[in-house]
Amino acid sequence: MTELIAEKLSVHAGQTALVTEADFRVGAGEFVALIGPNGAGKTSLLRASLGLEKASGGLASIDDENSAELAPMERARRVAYLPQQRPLAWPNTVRDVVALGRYAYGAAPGRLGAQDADAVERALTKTGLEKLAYRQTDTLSGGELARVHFARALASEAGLLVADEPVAALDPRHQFRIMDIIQQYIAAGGGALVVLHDLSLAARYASRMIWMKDTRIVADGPVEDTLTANRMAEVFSVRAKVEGRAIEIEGAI
Ligand SMILES: Nc1ncnc2c1ncn2[C@@H]1O[C@H](COP(=O)(O)OP(=O)(O)OP(=O)(O)O)[C@@H](O)[C@H]1O
Repeated sequence: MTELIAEKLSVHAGQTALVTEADFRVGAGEFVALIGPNGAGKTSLLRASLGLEKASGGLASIDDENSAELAPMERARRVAYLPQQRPLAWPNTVRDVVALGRYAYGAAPGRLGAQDADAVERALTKTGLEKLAYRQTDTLSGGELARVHFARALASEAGLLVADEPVAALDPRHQFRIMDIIQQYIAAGGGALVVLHDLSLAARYASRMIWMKDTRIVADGPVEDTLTANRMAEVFSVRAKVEGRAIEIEGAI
């Protein structure tokens, strides 16, 4: 069971605040959607909470250990992080890219132990990539490549998944598929913190929503409590009808 905690976490770039005194906690059994407009500070918050970006104040921890002090492999065993920018150093087969997810266990593509190979196969199957396993990644469509990156994160079989816009490039069917996989991952004992720009998808799947605006977390709670027309106006500056978990955006304010 992995728990990610941020306490009064702040991030600055020079004099500019990117995140201001953020508090949150995400653990097993939770599907937490991190939402907010472009530039609100979501990516900066994720990176600082994982110790990948320097905090200017506060504390971030993974299972009671300071995130910034965890060795990269140790961090990778606890948390699977799927960044928004996903550079590939060079084209490779789909299977070998997914196998990079086993880095946390010291495995390298072409040198996988039995457990590593099983985890890679499971990730390929769950994401429907079996038929593409031996394709070169530079021949894939944008959506296919996005699924490969997601499979790579899944292959690590870490306790917590932190994903920055994992469904952004995907068609509706694959968006639902990825969200279903995250849900299964949580049902199997994991936890997830996921940045989503599709608010309907977030409202439908998340157990909790963390709302961010202008560097700050302005609400954090169950979807039923935090998703309101007023909050949509306050955070996203849109007029919206909200009924339960259904959202209809009517226009910009
Ligand atoms: N090194 C930096 N120097 C100056 N400004 C930065 C730096 N890094 C990020 N920013 C700014 O900080 C703000 C927050 O960026 P961040 O990527 O965390 O936002 P976000 O909520 O993830 O946005 P998006 O939804 O567009 O991905 C943005 O306005 C961005 O331009």
